[in-house]
Amino acid sequence: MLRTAVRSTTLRPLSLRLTTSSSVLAHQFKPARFYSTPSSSGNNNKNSKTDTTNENKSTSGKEEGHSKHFYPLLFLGLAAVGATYFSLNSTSKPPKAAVDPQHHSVQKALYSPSEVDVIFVLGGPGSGKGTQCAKLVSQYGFVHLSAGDLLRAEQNKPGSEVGELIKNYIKEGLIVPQEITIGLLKDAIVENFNKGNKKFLIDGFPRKMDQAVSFEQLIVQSKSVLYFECTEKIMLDRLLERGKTSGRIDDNVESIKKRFRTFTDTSYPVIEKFNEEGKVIKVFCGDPVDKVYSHVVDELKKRSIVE
Ligand SMILES: Nc1ncnc2c1ncn2[C@@H]1O[C@H](COP(=O)(O)OP(=O)(O)O)[C@@H](O)[C@H]1O
Ligand SMILES: O=c1ccn([C@@H]2O[C@H](COP(=O)(O)OP(=O)(O)O)[C@@H](O)[C@H]2O)c(=O)[nH]1
Repeated sequence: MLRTAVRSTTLRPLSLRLTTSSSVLAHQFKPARFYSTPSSSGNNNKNSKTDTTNENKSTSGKEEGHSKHFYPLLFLGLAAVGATYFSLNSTSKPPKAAVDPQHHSVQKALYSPSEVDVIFVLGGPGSGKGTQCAKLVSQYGFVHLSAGDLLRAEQNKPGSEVGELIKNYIKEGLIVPQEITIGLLKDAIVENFNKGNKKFLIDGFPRKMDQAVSFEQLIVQSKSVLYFECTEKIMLDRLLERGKTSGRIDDNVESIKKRFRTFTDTSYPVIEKFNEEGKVIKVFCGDPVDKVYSHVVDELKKRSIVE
């Protein structure tokens, strides 16, 4: 049964797939946030302390200090030039901002909503997000980016430094740290945008408030949120059935229970936030696939998102 766009704050849960490689992992996120690398500032402070001492000792000490600094400074200079060159060549549309969720308050989004249409497709596990996205792609030419699919592709990439981490999060039904997922999404959006694609269905993301805030500040503001409202019973039955052939490590009762809990506790508040912004289009998931789809299309037409 179709529910119309929901503007009240009374949304209640009846009980949240990407396909490109992610160069961004290598140069933007990994070192700072996932691994505790020793802080370089600590070393710099140590060096400057030593140098101050030398400076106080004698002029020759000062000169010695300068020559000691020459090679490190030269190295840093070359590194900066190299990084700038790499960054300018990594996308054909120069990004307006780097993806750095830690500093997003001072950064501009990569795209404006007039350049790129993003519809988030949300709902509990097994609510039919992927199924409905596939239909919208074939009829309306959206690009479908499934955060879960992108994470699984990264997980299976030989030599991925975050593959094992992703696997553990997925098995436990937990939300993979946003830096990884947003990095994968950014790569996929930029790649598609550069091929002329401007309409995106982002499936299964954002599932946590930090992801929602970072994505909209750093990549682009979403246009709408398609939310598939579902009961846990319907979702459980579907996931167990899907689990017979999906090969997914999380389509089993134990992981499913954890995923339900994560949805209710962590992901649902994100849908409520978008609801308060008047962006949510709620569609009941429990009808047959084609009926659900016709409700989706009706609602998208009403909002002139499709024709
Ligand atoms: N409306 C529906 N009625 C019955 N089964 C469905 C319906 N929508 C999806 N399914 C099936 O339920 C399972 C979960 O759907 P899927 O689209 O993979 O969900 P999600 O992407 O939300 O996890 C799949 O096996 C799919 O074929
Ligand atoms: O933004 C995301 C999307 C997915 N996932 C992980 O990927 C799993 C599977 O998500 P997917 O959307 O593929 O499947 P669903 O649970 O909706 O069936 C989730 O349980 C999470 O562990 C995540 O961490 N962040």
